[in-house]
Order: sequence, then C-alpha cells, then structure tokens
Amino acid sequence: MFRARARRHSGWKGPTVTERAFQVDLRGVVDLLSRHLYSSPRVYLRELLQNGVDAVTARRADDPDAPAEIRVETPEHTGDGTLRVHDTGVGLTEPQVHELLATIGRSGKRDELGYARHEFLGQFGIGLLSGFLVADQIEVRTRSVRGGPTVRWVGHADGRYLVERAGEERQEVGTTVVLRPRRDAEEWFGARTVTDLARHYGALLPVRLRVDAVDVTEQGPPWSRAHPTPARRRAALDDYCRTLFGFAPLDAIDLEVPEAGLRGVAFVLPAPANPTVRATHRVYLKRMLLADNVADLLPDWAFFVRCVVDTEELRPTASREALYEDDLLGHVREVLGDQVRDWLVTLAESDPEALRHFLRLHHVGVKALAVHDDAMLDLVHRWLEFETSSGAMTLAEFSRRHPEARYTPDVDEFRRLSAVAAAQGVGLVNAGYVYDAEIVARLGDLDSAAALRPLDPGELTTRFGVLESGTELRLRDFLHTAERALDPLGCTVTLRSYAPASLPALYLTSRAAEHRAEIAESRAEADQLWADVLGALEPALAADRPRLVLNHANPLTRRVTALADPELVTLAVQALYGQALLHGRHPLRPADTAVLNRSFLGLLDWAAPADPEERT
Ligand SMILES: Nc1ncnc2c1ncn2[C@@H]1O[C@H](COP(=O)(O)OP(=O)(O)OP(=O)(O)O)[C@@H](O)[C@H]1O
Repeated sequence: MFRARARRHSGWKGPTVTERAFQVDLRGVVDLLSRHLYSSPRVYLRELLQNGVDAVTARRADDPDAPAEIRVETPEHTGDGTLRVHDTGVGLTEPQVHELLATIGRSGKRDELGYARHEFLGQFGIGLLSGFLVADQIEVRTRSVRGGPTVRWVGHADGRYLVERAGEERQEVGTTVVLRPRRDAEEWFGARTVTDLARHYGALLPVRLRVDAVDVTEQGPPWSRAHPTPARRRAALDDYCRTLFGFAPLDAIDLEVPEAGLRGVAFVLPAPANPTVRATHRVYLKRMLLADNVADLLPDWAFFVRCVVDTEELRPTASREALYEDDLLGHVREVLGDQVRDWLVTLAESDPEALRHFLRLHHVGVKALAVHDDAMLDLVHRWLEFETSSGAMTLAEFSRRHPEARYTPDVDEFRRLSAVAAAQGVGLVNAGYVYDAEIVARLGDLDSAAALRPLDPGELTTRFGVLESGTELRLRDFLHTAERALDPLGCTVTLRSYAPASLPALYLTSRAAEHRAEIAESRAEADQLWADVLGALEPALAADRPRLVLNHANPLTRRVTALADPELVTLAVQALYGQALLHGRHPLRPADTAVLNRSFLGLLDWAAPADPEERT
C-alpha cells in the first residue's frame, strides 16, 4: 500500500502512458476506521487477539500438537510502557511481512480465488490497522514456522514502515505485537481494562488466553460443557444466565442450527418483557465475541427469550460488531424461531403448570404467534386464560360451559355488558386486547365447535322479560313522556324486567345503530355531495336506534314509572339516561352532557325547593 509502481507500454505511439498504483494516506484510513467503522477504540485488543487465534489455527492445521497460547502483557507488566501480545502461531517470513503487513486489504486468510477461508476469524485485511486507534506505532516481531530469522516490522500511523532483521532472535515460533499507547488512549491499556476486554471478547476462545498472570479463557461454551446430571447442567446454565444477563431464567432452551455451525441457549425471561422493545442477543463467531446486542437473530415475536450462541458460518460485517444479513441468517432466524416454538408446544404436554405460568407472563408474544401458527393457536385455545363473564378461563373450557358463547372485541363493551349478558345466560369473552379478535376469528375458521360469535348488544333485549300486559297498559303515559324526553337525543325507550335488579337502566346500541351514529357524524363533517349520499343511507337504518332499556325489576326505576308529574318524569328519565351512559362508559356528546347537567340540577332543584320567603 505504501508503494507506487510505474510501467511503460512499449506499443504506444503518443506521449508516454504510465500505469500507477493507488496512493493511500493512512491517516485518512485510520480516521475512517475510528469514526465510521468501529464503535470504540477498545476493538484494537479484539483484532490483536483475533490475529493471534488465526495464526495458531493456521499452525495447528499442519501440526495439531503445536502449542496454542496467547499471552497479553500490559504496560504494568512489561515495565517499559508498552503492551505486548504474544502468540504461538505460524509466524511470518520476511516476504510475507512485506506482502501482508504493508498492504491494506491484503489478508493471508483468503484462498486462491480470494474468498475468505472458513477456518479463520479475519478476512478483510484491515484489522491490524486498528492498532493505530490507540498507538502511533505498531511493532511486530515474528518468526515463521517455515524457518528463517526473526523479522521486525515497524509501522507508523503516518504511513512509513520498516522491515529489518530483529536484533534478538525469538526462541519460539510465533509473533509478538508491541503497542506503545498514545497519550490520549492510555485508558485502554490499564491492566484491569485489558483483562476485562480480553475476558469480554475471548473467554470462550479455543486457545489459552492469559493477561499478565491471569487466565481468562474458560472451558469452552457453557452449553457444551459436560455435567453429571441434566439438573446440574441446568443449574450451571442458570448461574451463567444470572452472571451474563442478571436474571434467573424461567427455562433454558438448547438451540442448534447445524447448517450455520450454530449452538447456544435461549433463556426465557422470568418477567414480562415489553414486546415493542426488540430483544437482543449475545453472539460469538468462532468462539470470539461478536456483539452482545444482536437484534436480528430471532423472529420479532420471540421477545421473551435472550440468547447466547456461537456460530461458525454466519458472516460478520466489516466492523465485526453485527451479523451480515444474508440467506443463511434468514434461515437461522426461522430455525431458531421453530425451536422456541417447539419448546412451548412440548411444555404444554410435559408441564402444564409451567406453561400456565409462562403464559401469564408472556401472553402477548404467544398471541402474536397464534395469529399465524396453528399449533400456537391450539395452545392458546387450550391453555391461555381469557377474561370472561364467568371469570378467568380458557376458551376451550368456556365454549364447553357456554354453548351460546359470544365475544366482544372491545374491553369497555365487555365491562359494560358482561354482568347483564351473564344474567341472561349469554357467556361473554373479553376479546378486546391486542390479537384477541384475530385469534377468536381464526379459532372459528379452524374448528366450528370452538367458534364464538360476536355479541350484538341489541340482541340482549330479546332475552329481557316483557312486562305483563296490565302493567304495560298502566305505564303507557309514562312511556310516552319518557320517549319524548329522549327523542331529541336520538334514543328510544323500552321498559323490561331483567337481572341484575340492581341496574336501573341500560343504554344499548346495536351494531347497526353504531354504524348509523358514525354516518351521522361523518355527514356533519362531509361536503355537500357526500353528505347527501350518506343522508340517503340513514332512513334505511333509522329503525335501529340506540335505546335506553329501563329495568322494571329495579325498585328505583319502578318508583320513577309511578311519578305523576310529567316534568319530573322527563327529568328522571334524562337522569337515568345520563347515568346509563356514564355507567356503560359510552362517549358523551355535547347534547348528552347538557342533558345530564340539566337533569341533575333540575332534580336538585326539585329536591331542595326555593324558600317561599326568599322568592318575595
Ligand atoms: N499475529 C500474527 N501472526 C501471523 N500473521 C499475522 C498476525 N497478525 C497479522 N498477520 C497477517 O497479516 C495479515 C493482515 O492482518 P489484518 O489483521 O490486517 O487482517 P486480517 O486478519 O487478514 O483480516 P481482518 O481485517 O478481518 O482482521 C493477516 O491476514 C495475516 O496473514
């Protein structure tokens, strides 16, 4: 990268043409790496460890018994202000040093066709440059397994480099990289920081890694370690999860995707997770940490697990801080999703109590799955408890108990009508939460026995008891007055006797009435032509107005029906109308609020008549 070559073409008749090689200003490249590629200068250590591991891998390919060790010495240990990374890898010959260390983008880890070789971590030929994020000079002392003397290469951040025979011969084959911290980067060289970083990136590496005298490598990935019993393995995985993520998992699911050389564990969160926050996972690539915030490893719905995996085949982005989105990653996401799903289905068979506990915590994720997946839908049907007019219960159980079951797609409507519906023998399910209505609809499509019909509130009145004809006749005048009191509000009045008797009146809108109200509202806002079209629709629906169903079984309502003064009847019926709207959490239009106020004040006025003396 630091050389410019020139060549003359002999056949050319015109002015001399010179073919040149690109010049590279190393400072610009380093600036690019530090500002736009790597998230922090700390990656310098990862790149050095990675080169050491690759060199060991290359040596062991020919000599499986060759030593496999990387030793980091911090400035506190070397005593001369430098950090050194020693490896027992293949080393480099002098020609290799010229070729590989002095050319940006040249890597010894590509095959003849230029493809990244699968057994190595590195592939881009830029990693060593990350040393310049924290040092002005990088020194490499190396002795090749192929023979030759120890070679010393020194590269400077301004682009100069030298290659010479080292003053002192290395005893062993391998390489040492020496960095002298730049003033503004000393924080990355403290013994504590370096040890933490080495453990962070390299704890699972297949080579022995030491920082000063401290061993930082563990005995391989926790999910691959041998344990005397499954229970002991589970306890060890729980400990690992606690240390790593800070929670004791509800369960640990083994993950495996052979096509991606992937193995790992999914830990199930023990508390509800926010489904809108994407779960992130810890990913190792050939046992070197890639990142602990990889978001795209699992499908979105699996927000109730956090995973740790190691993969051989997935590809990193150039920063080595994320996974490259390709077909293999898509496949991995699908297979891991299946494995989490299978765990759930198996749990339903093996440990229903654990499944119930899980569902109480993570029902939103499971419902999201059930919208597309039949096995999950079946699981929801059989195991997930819904709010119903008979208390919390599964839809399967509810359909068994209530052959005439209905659901309401709106939580407020459920609250409003569940007691009344139950009293009329109509079981009601609250399907007003996210995904509920889609799930209920899909259940009906799959199995007619599991089908639930939506409740049309209007149909409830058909189940209310009608009054005896004598009573009806006696209350005819009252009903007329009541009708007149509510007519300006677009509401009709009926008198029925129904349970629960504690309810004085019920405001009911049928679906058609709701539709009509919507049309009236849009008509008020629409332009003339559209308003006319909407207006033409209205009479067809006019018969189906919202209604106030006064409850003759309620003692207060009965007393109201017995009032003689028509003015008082009007006030009382309007007050009952307002109370029914409030009780049922119906939206109040300005006209409703005005009637509510007027009736309230009117009743007060009636209850506390003005003092005759005051009047004079
Ligand atoms: N410790 C080492 N021992 C032996 N060879 C090394 C060592 N460090 C670097 N090299 C050689 O120098 C080349 C360039 O290294 P560099 O870290 O810049 O890129 P890379 O490791 O090939 O790819 P990447 O940019 O993905 O890390 C390597 O391909 C390797 O051949």
